[in-house]
Amino acid sequence: MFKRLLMLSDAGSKNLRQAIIACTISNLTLMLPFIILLQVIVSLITPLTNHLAVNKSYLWLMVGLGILSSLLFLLCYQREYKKTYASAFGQAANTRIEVAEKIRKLPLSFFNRKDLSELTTNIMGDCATIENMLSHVVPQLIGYSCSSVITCVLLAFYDWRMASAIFCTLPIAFLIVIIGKGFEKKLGEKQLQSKLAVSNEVQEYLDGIKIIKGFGISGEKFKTLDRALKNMMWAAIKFEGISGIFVTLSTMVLKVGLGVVVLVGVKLIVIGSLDPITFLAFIVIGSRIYSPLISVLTLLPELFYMLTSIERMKSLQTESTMEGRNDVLFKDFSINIDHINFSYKQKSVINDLSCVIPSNKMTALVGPSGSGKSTLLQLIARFWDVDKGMITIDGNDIKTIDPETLMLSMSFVFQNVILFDDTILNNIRIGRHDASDEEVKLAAKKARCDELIARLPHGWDTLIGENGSKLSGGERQRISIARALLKNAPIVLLDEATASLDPENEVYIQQAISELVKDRTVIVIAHRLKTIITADQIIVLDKGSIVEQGSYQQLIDNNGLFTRLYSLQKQQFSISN
Ligand SMILES: Nc1ncnc2c1ncn2[C@@H]1O[C@H](COP(=O)(O)OP(=O)(O)OP(=O)(O)O)[C@@H](O)[C@H]1O
Repeated sequence: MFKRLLMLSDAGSKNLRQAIIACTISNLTLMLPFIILLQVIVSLITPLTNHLAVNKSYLWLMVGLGILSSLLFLLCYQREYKKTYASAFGQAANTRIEVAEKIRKLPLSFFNRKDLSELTTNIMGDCATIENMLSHVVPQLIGYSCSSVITCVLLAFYDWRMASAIFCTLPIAFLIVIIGKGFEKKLGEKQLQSKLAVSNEVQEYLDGIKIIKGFGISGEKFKTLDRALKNMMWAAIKFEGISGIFVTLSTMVLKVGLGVVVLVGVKLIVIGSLDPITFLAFIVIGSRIYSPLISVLTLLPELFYMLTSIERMKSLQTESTMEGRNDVLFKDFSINIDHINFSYKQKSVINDLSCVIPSNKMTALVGPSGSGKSTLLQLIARFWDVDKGMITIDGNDIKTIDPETLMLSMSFVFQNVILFDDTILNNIRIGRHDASDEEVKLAAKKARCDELIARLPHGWDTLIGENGSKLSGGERQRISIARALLKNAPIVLLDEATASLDPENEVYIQQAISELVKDRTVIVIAHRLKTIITADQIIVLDKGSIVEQGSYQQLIDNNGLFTRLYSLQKQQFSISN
């Protein structure tokens, strides 16, 4: 049951079971000193009433048993501690790895549906919650409940009337906790939303700090952040405050049981149905037995709150992933796009599009902004799956190929280059992890990065800052091309970014691209139309459909959309030059 409910692995559920048993035993051993104390009191009081001498050897035996019981408790507690934390941290590590694996296989449509900061906050928060739940809540909760039930049964054998008195308030205390559950769920959800709002605001504030400063709106933006932080504070106060009321109320009700024990005990003594020693025993054990029960009442609301994290994790686990064969070997890299349709949520972006991208040739995608060029490139790379139709490479439907296997045959050069805060050498090595330093340097040279490296203070070993903040746009592009050259994949998908570059960088990048596209199947999104004059085929897109297709000369002769776009660009550049 635990395994399914808490999403545990085999080892995790075994460890948890052992932790619960250890916790129950260590809790029961905590009762032993009280039982021994009771025996000591009995052995001291009985001689007084019977006018006999105190049995000293019996007293020493009790002292010895007292020490033994403390040692037994230490031993059990140490085992409980070991098993509890082994189960919690081991399982939490597994959960994190499973989540990372799952995220790796999720399609982009999943990330499009979810807010990224919600995703990171939830995932990181949920993993930490599950860790906390397995280390500080579940074993204790179940262990305390089991030991309380065992003690209750033992006490009932001893005297069922007094045992009933001890536990008579327990159902009401539980009822209060259950009533509180509904409030806590609502307030917990609000608290989570306020946390997400803060993380969104902080991220937006930091990401947009240049714009915020540039337009002098830091005061205004800070007010929004301040408001979100205050909301989060109030949500936390409300949540803790209301939960506290229910927990305190249920604890108070439970403790009323001790008063009931006294009342019932006195009544039974008066009618001669109970001896004072048993009465004393119930008072001593009664005061002890409430502490694990109070822990159960305090931990239950925490468990209810934490189960929502498990629910979220479960829904992440049930998201469908992109799977496929990983034994495909392409002999030919021609790409056939056959009547495909694609939409983001409800927005249709590609409509009944068909074309053939020949192997070892350059195909350029051209079209107005928003016509679907980037989307088409991403569909070919299986970042998304088409809604209708089929894309095949060498006759294999890419929907049946594992995305990571497919990526082995493709290099992708994005406009928006992602770099890591590492050395230049390691940033280029991302193209192929097992590449030697010489291979990385050769790729960098072909991508015209050598001039850039010569200028850097520590050459290849220069750290380039977070997301390459110490490099210019053109330099980042060249590093990205070097990665693709190092990967040496037969298909190159290129989102050209020369539009915003200075002439010097543009020349370097054009040289780097010429190296990259040699003898490969290339699909390039061209923003500067003059760079694709030599392309083998130009596909002109408009509103997600092909409106023209052919060589540069054929399209110019056609005098259609391409010619219009080309003359517009010519005018623009003659004005800006
Ligand atoms: N992740 C997304 N979620 C929802 N809609 C999107 C997403 N990406 C793109 N779109 C929409 O799909 C349409 C096509 O976008 P796409 O980026 O493919 O066009 P494009 O031709 O590459 O444009 P540009 O030349 O400006 O880069 C646009 O209307 C865009 O708003």
